[in-house]
Amino acid sequence: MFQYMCLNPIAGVGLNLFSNQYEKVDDIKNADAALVRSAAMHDMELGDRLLAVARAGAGVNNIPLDKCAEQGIVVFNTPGANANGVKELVFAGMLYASRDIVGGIDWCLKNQDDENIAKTAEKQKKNFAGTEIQGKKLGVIGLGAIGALVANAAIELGMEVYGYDPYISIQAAWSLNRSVKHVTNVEDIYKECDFITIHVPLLDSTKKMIDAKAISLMKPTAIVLNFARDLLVDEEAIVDALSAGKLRKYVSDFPNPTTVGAKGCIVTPHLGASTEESEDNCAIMAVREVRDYLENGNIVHSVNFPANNMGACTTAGRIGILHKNVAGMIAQYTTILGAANVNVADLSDKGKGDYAYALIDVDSPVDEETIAKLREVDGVIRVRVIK
Ligand SMILES: NC(=O)c1ccc[n+]([C@@H]2O[C@H](COP(=O)([O-])OP(=O)(O)OC[C@H]3O[C@@H](n4cnc5c(N)ncnc54)[C@H](O)[C@@H]3O)[C@@H](O)[C@H]2O)c1
Ligand SMILES: O=C(O)CC[C@@H](O)C(=O)O
Repeated sequence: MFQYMCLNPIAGVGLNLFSNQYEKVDDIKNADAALVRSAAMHDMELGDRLLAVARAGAGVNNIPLDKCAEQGIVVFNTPGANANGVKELVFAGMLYASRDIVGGIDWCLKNQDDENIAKTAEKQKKNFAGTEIQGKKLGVIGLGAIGALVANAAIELGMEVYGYDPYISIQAAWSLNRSVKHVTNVEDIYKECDFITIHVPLLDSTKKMIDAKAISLMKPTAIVLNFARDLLVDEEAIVDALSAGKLRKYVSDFPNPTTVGAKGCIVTPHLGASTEESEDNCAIMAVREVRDYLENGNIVHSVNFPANNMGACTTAGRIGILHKNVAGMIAQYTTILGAANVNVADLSDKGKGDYAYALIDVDSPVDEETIAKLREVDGVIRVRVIK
């Protein structure tokens, strides 16, 4: 029997995929797996039982990845599962910033008792007029799941699209419309573009990536869109530029005291992934990842351990070993198993950064004493007997 808990509401269509071998619990200390959306986990005590955290979404800045890795907790996310939801809201943001749609709607509401509203509106509408997005230059910073969808859809809408991503995946590169112009110096986007949208993860290296200098390079008519994370942008500098007339609009999906109500800021309450479809997609993917890891030991879409997938075990047993990515580990495991007269039927060991994961299928059951010896190997983080 496995136990899981949800740190945020997770769509039922995903949770229904847990079989009757799973029970929902309320305390993370009793859980084998935790499902999370945006809950802050950095200061949470995770407990010894926890084996997996699945982020039903893309960004994992709310999860202590290294601390989890050191405790042998595999963190998963659901790449691409909410990308279309975010893409659609980015275009809503572009349109909201291009004309004063919010101001226009407010005006109508304020004048709802005016019997001549239709006539008055014709006089007032110039106050809410703006520009079109067709023919404008859009700079996309980060061409992953969301950025690539935004870039391609913008081409379809007749925009001239510039894309910047020094680490682009092969899959994303293949998916990009050939009309997207490849930019190698992000400053070209700041200088040239009418709309600038950022879709990178929040990391130490990307924090305040759009800083005061970047903002100073932008056209005074530029519109900046941030549906990734607020800390990616120096928002104090944005607000200063907006009030000085050096920038046209800032659209953000992350409300905070700096931007909400500030001149030129259009802020939504972290709505990017809040669609039925995105929530369902994320929940389904997260539950599948958790089940595959708990039941088969397979890792797919982890952000702190490498992928390692041997399918379902067809031999007498399977052991999973999370370990440091250092030399000589496999030789020690096979020596210990050999000394216990256990034949290794199949073995796969993968490394990523500081951490590695070995899956070992064996032809006979492994006794507790042998498992204890594997646990004692220097560099081993966690040993699981999966079957
Ligand atoms: N508003 C929302 O509700 C919402 C929903 C989903 C994702 N997000 C945010 O959007 C981010 C992107 O999501 P995604 O699904 O596209 O992720 P992704 O991992 O598919 O894409 C991120 C891309 O950023 C690129 N990148 C990394 N560092 C870069 C840098 N310094 N310069 C340029 N490119 C860089 C990567 O190479 C990758 O292609 C997430 O990390 C999350 O923070 C927000
Ligand atoms: O869960 C959400 O609603 C937000 C998700 C989003 O920020 C993400 O990074 O995937």
